[in-house]
Amino acid sequence: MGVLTMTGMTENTGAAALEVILELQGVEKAYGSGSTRTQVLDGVDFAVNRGEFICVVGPSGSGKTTLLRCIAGLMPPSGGRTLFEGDVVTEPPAKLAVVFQDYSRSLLPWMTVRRNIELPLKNKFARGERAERIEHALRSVGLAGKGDLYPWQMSGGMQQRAAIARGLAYQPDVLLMDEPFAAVDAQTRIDLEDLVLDIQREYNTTVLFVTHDIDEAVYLADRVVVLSGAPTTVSHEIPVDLPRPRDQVQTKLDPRFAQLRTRIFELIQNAKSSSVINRA
Ligand SMILES: Nc1ncnc2c1ncn2[C@@H]1O[C@H](COP(=O)(O)OP(=O)(O)OP(=O)(O)O)[C@@H](O)[C@H]1O
Repeated sequence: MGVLTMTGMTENTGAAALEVILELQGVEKAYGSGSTRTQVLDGVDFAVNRGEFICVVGPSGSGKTTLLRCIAGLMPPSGGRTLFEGDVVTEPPAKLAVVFQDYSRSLLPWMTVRRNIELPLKNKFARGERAERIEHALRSVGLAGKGDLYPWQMSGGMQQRAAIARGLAYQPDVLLMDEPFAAVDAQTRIDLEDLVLDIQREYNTTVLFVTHDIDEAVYLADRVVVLSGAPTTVSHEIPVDLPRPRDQVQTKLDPRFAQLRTRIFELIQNAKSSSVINRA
């Protein structure tokens, strides 16, 4: 059943996770119609194995958020399909959670953090199980004892932790994250990156993480999916063969880290220059 009972990997190398959990088959998305029609996604194909950490990067406007919304079932693709655990996604799958960039809008300010986390669990779990899941999620993100605070009583980093806890309390098989750390300061960002790695290990969650930040992508991922410029396809998939557990200092000093980062940087620069939308 849930993420906690799967392969039991303690170090996620990606190699042990051979079961495909998410598959994108020719996903297309166009906005507008007639002369205003813009083809953003033009047949995006890739697969994600259970327990993998995938980062998606691409030029600004290449459709990363659009892609994530299609995967999450928040928006229908214009063509192609996404399979989640073998089923075609037509609505938000129950075992998938999304964490957005804008934590200030994703938490309800009139509810305590505990109530915010509880909201998606209501009508799904009995009160006792809800309470257990909430406390476990709060502990996992370092907010034990903070459940009675309101979002506006917390720093930006704490609010984003709370938003992550809300996703985790659901114990999703897949966690989609759309530039979740773009709005926090650099030090908090580093802490949250390591938090997400710890959580992924603890829950063995599959993570699909959209980011603008190439260093962040290389630091976190088992594999980086590089998108082309719009109309967008997958330009390259780059396996990240850096050892785990990752370390903010040692990993980034590894010459392989610099090689991977340079390679991805060049790919994105090439994609930018070939983007029809960005040139328009
Ligand atoms: N609801 C919408 N209606 C019309 N066009 C849209 C809509 N949402 C996004 N677009 C357009 O689709 C393209 C891709 O947008 P999207 O936000 O998915 O890209 P992105 O790669 O996430 O961008 P960024 O890197 O800047 O966050 C952009 O040209 C954008 O203007």
